[in-house]
Amino acid sequence: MTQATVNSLPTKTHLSVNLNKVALVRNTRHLGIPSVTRAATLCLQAGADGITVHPRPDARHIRADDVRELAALMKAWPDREFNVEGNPFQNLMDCVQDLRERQLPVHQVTFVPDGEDQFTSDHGWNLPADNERLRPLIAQAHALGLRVSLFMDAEPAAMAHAKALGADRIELYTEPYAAAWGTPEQATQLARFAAAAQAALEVGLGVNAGHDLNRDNLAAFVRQVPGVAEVSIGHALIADALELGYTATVQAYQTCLSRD
Ligand SMILES: CC(=O)[C@@H](O)[C@H](O)COP(=O)(O)O
Ligand SMILES: NCC(=O)COP(=O)(O)O
Repeated sequence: MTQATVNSLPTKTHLSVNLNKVALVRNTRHLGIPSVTRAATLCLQAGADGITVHPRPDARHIRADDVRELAALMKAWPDREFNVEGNPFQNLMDCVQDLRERQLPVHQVTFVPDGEDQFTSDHGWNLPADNERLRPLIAQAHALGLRVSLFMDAEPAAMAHAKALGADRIELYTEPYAAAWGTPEQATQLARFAAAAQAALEVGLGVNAGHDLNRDNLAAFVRQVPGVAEVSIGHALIADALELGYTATVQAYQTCLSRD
C-alpha cells in the first residue's frame, strides 16, 4: 500500500449493532416487546457507534415504522451512525427517501443483493455484471446525501468495479470467514479477506464487514484484515445480549475491536 493510503486508514473500527433480531422476537406477539427503540438506546448508551437495520420486503423483522422510529431516535445521537441495509431494487430506496422527506437522519445505505424472501444474506453483488443497474441507484442515494456501501464477497478483482460505480465503501460478506473460524481454513480465509480489503483500500474505498461475526471471531478479523472502518453485528450480539444484557454485550464487542 502507498503511504498516503496507510495514512488514511481508520484508527478505530466502529461497531454498528444490527437490531433485526430484536424486531423478530417482538413480531411474535402484538405487545411491542422487546422494544427495538429501547434496545437501540441501551446499545448507544453502552457505547455502540451506530445502529443497523435490514428492513426486508416481507417485514419479517424490521418494519417501515421501526426504521422511522429509529431514525427519530438517532436525532438525539448526532455523533452515531444509522445504517439501513437492503436491496435497492426492492424496498430500500423508498424507505430512505421517506426518512429524507421527514428530515430524519440516515447516514449510510448498504446495498445487498438478496431475493425477496431470502432466509438471510448469503452473497455479494456480481460486478461487473450488476454494474449498469446499480450505477443509477448509487447516484440516487448520493443525491439523498447518503454514503453507499456495497455488500461484496471477498474478491479483490471486484473492488475496482465498485469504486468505478461510485460506491463509497464495500461491506465484506464475512460468513465464509466465520464458518472457517477455528478450523485449518481460518488462515486461508483471513488472507482472502485481507487481500480483498487491501484491494478496496487501494482504489479508495472504505471497508465495512459483517455477517456472523461474533465475540470469538471478531478480534482476529479486525487485527488481520486492514482498514476495517465498521462492523455491523446482529445475530450473535443479540444472542449474547439475551444472556449478558445489552450493556455488557456492547462493551464486550468493543473490547474485541480495541487495538490496544
Ligand atoms: C447484509 C447482512 O449480512 C445482514 O443484514 C444479514 O442479512 C442480516 O439479515 P437477517 O437478520 O435477516 O438474517
Ligand atoms: N451487515 C451485517 C449485519 O448487519 C449483521 O449480520 P449478522 O451479525 O446478523 O449476521
